[in-house]
Amino acid sequence: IEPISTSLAVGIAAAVTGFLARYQNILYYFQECCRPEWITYNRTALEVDLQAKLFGQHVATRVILKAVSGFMNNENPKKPLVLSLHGWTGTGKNFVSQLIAESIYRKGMSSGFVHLFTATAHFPHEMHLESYKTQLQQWIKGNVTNCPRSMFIFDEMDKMHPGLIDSIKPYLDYYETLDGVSYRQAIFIFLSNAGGENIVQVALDFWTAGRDREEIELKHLETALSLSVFNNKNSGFWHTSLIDKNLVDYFVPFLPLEYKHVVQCGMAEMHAKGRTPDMDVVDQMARDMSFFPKEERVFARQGCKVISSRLDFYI
Ligand SMILES: Nc1ncnc2c1ncn2[C@@H]1O[C@H](COP(=O)(O)OP(=O)(O)OP(=O)(O)O)[C@@H](O)[C@H]1O
Repeated sequence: IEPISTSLAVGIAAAVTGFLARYQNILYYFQECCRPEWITYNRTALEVDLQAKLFGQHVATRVILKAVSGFMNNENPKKPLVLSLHGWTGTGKNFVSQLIAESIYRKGMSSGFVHLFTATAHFPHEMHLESYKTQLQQWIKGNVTNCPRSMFIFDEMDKMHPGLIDSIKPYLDYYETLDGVSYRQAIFIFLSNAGGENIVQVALDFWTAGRDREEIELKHLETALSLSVFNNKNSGFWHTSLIDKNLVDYFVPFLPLEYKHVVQCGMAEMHAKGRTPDMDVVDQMARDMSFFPKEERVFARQGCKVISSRLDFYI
C-alpha cells in the first residue's frame, strides 16, 4: 500500500504543479506583467508608424529610429537611454513618445510600465521641492525594481525645477547598480520647447534661401540647440549638469510644421474620427489657422495641436 500512496502523492503534486504553471501562463496572457509577452520591441512597427503618421519630421524620425533600435537591440547597455526632444509647440513630441511606447509595450501609453510626468501638473509648487524629489526618486526606484524595462516621460522639462532634474541624474548615469538596482534597461524621455525658436530660425533660413526642407540635417540644428539649450542661463537644462556629464544620449530637434503638414494632420484626424477624409473641409480649416512670421506665413503657430477640436467646427 505504501508505494501506491507515495506514487499517488507524487502524481497529485505533479498535476497541481502542472495546473499552477498553466494557470500562471494564462494569467501572464491576461494581466500585464514585466515579460516579453507584454514588452517586446518592434522596430518595423516603429519605422512604419514614424513614416506614415508623423508628418514633417524627417530629422527626428531618423534619430529616434536609430536611437531606440540601437538601445533595444543591445543586450547589455551601459546606461539607460535618455532622449531629449525639443521643438515648437504642437510639432509631435508627445506624439512620438506615444509611438515609441506603442512599439515596445503592448499596452502603449496605458502600460503600467510607462510613466508620464508633467512639470506643471505633478510638481507645481516650488515650496514642496524636497518632497517632490523624494517621491520622484522612490517612484523611479520602485518601478524599475518592479520592471527594469520601464519608461519615464517628463513633459515640460523646461518648466521643471533644476533641483528636481538634478535629483533624477543618478538614474541616468553609467552606474552598474544603485542601491542594488540597475537602471540600464530603462528609458527616459524629456520633452521641452527649449530651443524651439532657434530651430524655427534654421527652418526659416532654409525656406528663405529656397532650399528644400528635407535638406535640413541634424548638423544644421545642433548649433541652434546648443546655443539655446546648453548655453542659455534661463534654460533649466543649463542649471543642471545633465549636459556636461553627457547623460543625454540624443537631442532630437522637431521642425515647425508648414501648411501642408497641417493639412496632412487634418486628413489623418478626420480618418481617426471615423469620417471620410475631405480635402475641402481640411483645407478650409487649415486656411483659418494662424501662421508665422506675419508676412511670410510659413509655420503653423500651434502646429497640429488644436486640429482635433478645430475640425469639429468644419465637419
Ligand atoms: N508632426 C506631426 N505629425 C502628425 N501629427 C502631429 C504632429 N505633430 C502634432 N501632431 C498631432 O497633434 C497632437 C498634438 O501634438 P503633440 O502633443 O505631440 O505636440 P508637442 O510637440 O508635444 O507640443 P507641446 O510642446 O505643446 O507639448 C498629436 O497628438 C498629434 O495628433
